[in-house]
Amino acid sequence: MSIDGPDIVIETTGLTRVFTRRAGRGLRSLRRTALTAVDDLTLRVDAGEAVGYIGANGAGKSTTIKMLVGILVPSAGSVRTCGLDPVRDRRILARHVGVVFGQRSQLWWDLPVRESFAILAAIHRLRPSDATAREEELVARLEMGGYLDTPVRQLSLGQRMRAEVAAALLHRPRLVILDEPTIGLDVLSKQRLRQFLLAERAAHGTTLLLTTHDMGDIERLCDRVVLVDHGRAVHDGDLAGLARTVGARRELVVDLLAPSPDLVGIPHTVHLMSDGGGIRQRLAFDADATTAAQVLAAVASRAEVRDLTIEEPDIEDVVRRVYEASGRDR
Ligand SMILES: Nc1ncnc2c1ncn2[C@@H]1O[C@H](COP(=O)(O)OP(=O)(O)OP(=O)(O)O)[C@@H](O)[C@H]1O
Repeated sequence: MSIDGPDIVIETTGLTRVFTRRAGRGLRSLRRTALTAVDDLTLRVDAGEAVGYIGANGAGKSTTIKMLVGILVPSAGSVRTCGLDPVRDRRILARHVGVVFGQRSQLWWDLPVRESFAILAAIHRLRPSDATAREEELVARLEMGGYLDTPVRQLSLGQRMRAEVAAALLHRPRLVILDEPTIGLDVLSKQRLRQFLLAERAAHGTTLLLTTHDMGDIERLCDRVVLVDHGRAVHDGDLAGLARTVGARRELVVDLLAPSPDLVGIPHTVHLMSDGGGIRQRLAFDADATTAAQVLAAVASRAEVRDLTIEEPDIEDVVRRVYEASGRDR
């Protein structure tokens, strides 16, 4: 916060991007159709915020991110990132922003991790002493010491993702944009990455913008969620508010000691499936109306429970319910 008020890291007004595509088949077709991937988006993110930017596939998330960092030119509206015009000032902006695209690497595949870091430090023109100190900090916090000399192509997905995040953060950007950072990671790697991002935010006040399909990422990392649908922001607030809009639904999976009849009729639950003659059963419950403990007590009164897991609402499910609630199901 400055004396002029909060420091604004992202500010878009009426941001719009239209793609035109050849409509007919064949090279000589001149007919074109327009698709509005981002539609009149007005968004403001202040320094230090952590925002989940979510939506179904094709909702316009990547297109927004590309406009925020200057890879794509808006069709209409305005965008400023870290106070800069991303297209005009793209090179200066690169000093302030770190981007991780889960599916695309910014590391050199055949080089050891350490050398990729050295190249990036040179690209960002970091002072050698700064670069070394920062690299050491990141290597320690992300526990990468064991594979710094390994070529990137030999890393496991979890190791590579940590290296990607370190590469994006080497120059201490004010804004970090993460596109599906935990996709495909095992539980432990996800946990590590989330802990690191939390610590980084606490230590440096870094602003985070995160797209993810993983509700756990949002719950643990973000204090605000923006949901986009057909390029428009349809929810901007906290996760609890989003879940309330659609009715939070959690799932309880129980493994029973013996095959049992379907666990139907438990208040505020819906029986979803039974496996192995009823050994494993899945129930959805309305988290606003009951608790996992109450559901479990009702289950335990009918059958002996050997093991259980509680699954958080899947983001796709929440997103789908928002569309249904607003009558705009695709
Ligand atoms: N270069 C392009 N040319 C034409 N259409 C495009 C282009 N890039 C994206 N689109 C279209 O714009 C819409 C939004 O795409 P975008 O990639 O931004 O969505 P997304 O929310 O990031 O989806 P996902 O989660 O699948 O990555 C989609 O219908 C997509 O097909």
